Amino acid sequence: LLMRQADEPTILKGCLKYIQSILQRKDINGFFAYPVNDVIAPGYSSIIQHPVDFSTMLTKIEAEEYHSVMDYKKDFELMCNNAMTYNRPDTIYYKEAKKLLYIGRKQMSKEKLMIMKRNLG
Ligand SMILES: CC(=O)c1cc(-c2ccccc2)c2ncccn12
Repeated sequence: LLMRQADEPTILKGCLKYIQSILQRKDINGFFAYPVNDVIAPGYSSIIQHPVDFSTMLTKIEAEEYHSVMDYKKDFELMCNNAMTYNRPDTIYYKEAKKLLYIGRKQMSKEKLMIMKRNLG
């Protein structure tokens, strides 16, 4: 029985789920776990044109809508920037978004992606 080599989409899916599991563990309050609604955040849907959250990103990972880590990173940065647009700098949401953005940029740095590629290679 020939060992079935995982194909590209499966490998990328594995990488993105691994990256998201690390980033989501940093969101200890779960502020980024689900879509922000207008009840908890008045006027959110009219201020933020392209809302995104971890649950939406996981759905897109499973549906193979991301074709690279950079694709995924764009949604991750959008999620953090949305929070830094809607919330004032003195709020916990703004501060958590800033911290998460920094962690994500390190996690998806060129170096880290090289190491991940090498370990998969
Ligand atoms: C991410 C974000 O902007 C956010 C998450 C939340 C949030 C709060 C509690 C539980 C889950 C998400 C929130 N509440 C008010 C204003 C903004 N937010």
